[in-house]
Amino acid sequence: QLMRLGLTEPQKQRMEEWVAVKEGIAESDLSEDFFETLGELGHGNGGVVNKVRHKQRGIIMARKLVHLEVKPSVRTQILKELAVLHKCNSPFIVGFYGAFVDNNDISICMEYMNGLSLDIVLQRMGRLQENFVGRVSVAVVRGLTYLKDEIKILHRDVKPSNMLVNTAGEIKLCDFGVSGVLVDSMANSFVGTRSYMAPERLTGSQYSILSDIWSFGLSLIELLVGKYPVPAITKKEFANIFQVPEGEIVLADERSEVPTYQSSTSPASMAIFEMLDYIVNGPAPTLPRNIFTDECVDFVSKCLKKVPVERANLKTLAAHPFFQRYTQFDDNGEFAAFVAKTVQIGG
Ligand SMILES: O=c1[nH]ccc2cc(OC[C@@H]3CCNC3)c(Cl)cc12
Repeated sequence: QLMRLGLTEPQKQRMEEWVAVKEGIAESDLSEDFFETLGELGHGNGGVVNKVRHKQRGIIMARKLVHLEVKPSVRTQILKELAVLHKCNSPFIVGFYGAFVDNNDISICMEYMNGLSLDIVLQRMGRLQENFVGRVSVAVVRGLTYLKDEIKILHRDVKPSNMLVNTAGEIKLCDFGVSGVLVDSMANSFVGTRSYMAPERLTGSQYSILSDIWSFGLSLIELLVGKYPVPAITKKEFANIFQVPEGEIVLADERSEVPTYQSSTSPASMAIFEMLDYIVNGPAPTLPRNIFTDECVDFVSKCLKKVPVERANLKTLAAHPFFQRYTQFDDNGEFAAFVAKTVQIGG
């Protein structure tokens, strides 16, 4: 069933094209020796993602390989839960061809997005201008809304590397926690020195859509500034990044002090502990008022309220002036051209 509500003509067109391609691929088409690996797209989130070509069909796909040492019964359960992805038909969710197990590897075959993920775009471009982040915001809020209302799941891992783009100007979410068993069996595979987890999630209390909204807010600052915003980005850093005099930087909340730590632990683990402690006990990250529009600063600050109930939800974000500004026109030609430039730079 294709949700035709609220889709533009181009989006309907793309959806029909996708369904036609997908109908050409049976589960039996998906197995190890049907693929030719063309290269690595990225790794992280517990697996490597390769660009592959389906030999018979000639279709280019992104294939995520997750290595899992689990009992066969657990693997079967994971495949059963991943089958829910066949129901995900949204312009804001990356397409899914199917999944299969090969020895101790689970393969998740997805739509190839030739602009790759936004963490890679940031590596290439430094940061994104506000109007492009506005378009990303519309896609992410609509993608999260689709997952919550149609698939009844939370994303659980919103961050720039799980936001994919292509030269058609599309922006889609990937790597959401569709399989509870897969999420649990990868639970201790957290690798990395930065967290997009909300304070309430770090302190082990109730996880909700509001936790995804926090991760979304943190991602927006990172996309706009080009820097992970924990610990707080200082006036001096903002002045340097945006090439304006320090005196011109007005932080939304003139924070009195930035906590310093006297700790004997090694720099690496101190960095991780300090970061998590800062998210839970430090001030919420904010944008400087005069570098970005007031609506943008306000939109982000509503996503980053430390107390979940004070945080915006999907409905209030979709009604916000910043969001509304980017739903007026649907011409994503400008964003498509931007993505094409990043692909050219990336080589
Ligand atoms: O084209 C893609 N389709 C589906 C998933 C996907 C995932 C990707 O990368 C994910 C990793 C995770 C951490 N950074 C990049 C890329 Cl770079 C392309 C695709």
